[in-house]
Amino acid sequence: MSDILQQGPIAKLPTKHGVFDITIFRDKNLLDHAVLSMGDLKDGEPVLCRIHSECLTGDALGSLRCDCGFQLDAALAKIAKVGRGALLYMRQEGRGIGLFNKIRAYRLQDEGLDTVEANLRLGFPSDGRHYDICADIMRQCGFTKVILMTNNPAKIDDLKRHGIEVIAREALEYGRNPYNENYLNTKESKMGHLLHHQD
Ligand SMILES: Nc1nc2c(ncn2[C@@H]2O[C@H](COP(=O)(O)OP(=O)(O)OP(=O)(O)O)[C@@H](O)[C@H]2O)c(=O)[nH]1
Ligand SMILES: [Zn+2]
Repeated sequence: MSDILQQGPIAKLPTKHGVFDITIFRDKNLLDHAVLSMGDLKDGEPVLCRIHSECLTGDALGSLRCDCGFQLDAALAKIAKVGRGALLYMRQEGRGIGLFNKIRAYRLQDEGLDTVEANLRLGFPSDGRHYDICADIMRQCGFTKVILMTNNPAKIDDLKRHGIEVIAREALEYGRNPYNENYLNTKESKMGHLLHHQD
């Protein structure tokens, strides 16, 4: 049974990178996930794709604690450059624990814990995200083959488990800075992220 309740209409979304199509998928928890796309996604060719987890602080407020805002910008730019692709903006704030709890975790990190330890201290898994709904959204958008822009192998594995063919991974390393250095190193050492310090 799909978690998607409803897909809204497609509208135009002009951005600094170009004009995208935007459509919203409402899930059974009434979370509204956005898909920004360009070009024909239904022609059977692999789609350049980004699954982006919501990060209010990084995406909208310019936080340097993480790399999210930089990755969001870079992914949209890459799709626009090719003229074809999709970005799934998933409402998985704080790796699924929500904004309130993410900032509680930030406070613990200010006191010396790393990003994984902070989640565990609060009684959450280090990463509470699942990608089955992303696979459903992709199918509904008309594609099952992707070139995925990510450094997180868990996303690739989970998508494959849910019937999406990940033809290739494209690294997405942007925005490394003194404020997120430890955070990125912990993602590499404890969460298996494929980071090669390209920035
Ligand atoms: N709980 C928690 N969530 C965080 C923290 N920092 C960033 N996030 C959230 O983590 C999510 C982004 O996940 P990341 O681990 O940065 O990257 P990823 O999506 O797994 O992997 P990429 O595809 O390579 O970007 C967003 O939802 C952020 O809000 C943190 O310290 N604690
Ligand atoms: Zn972030």
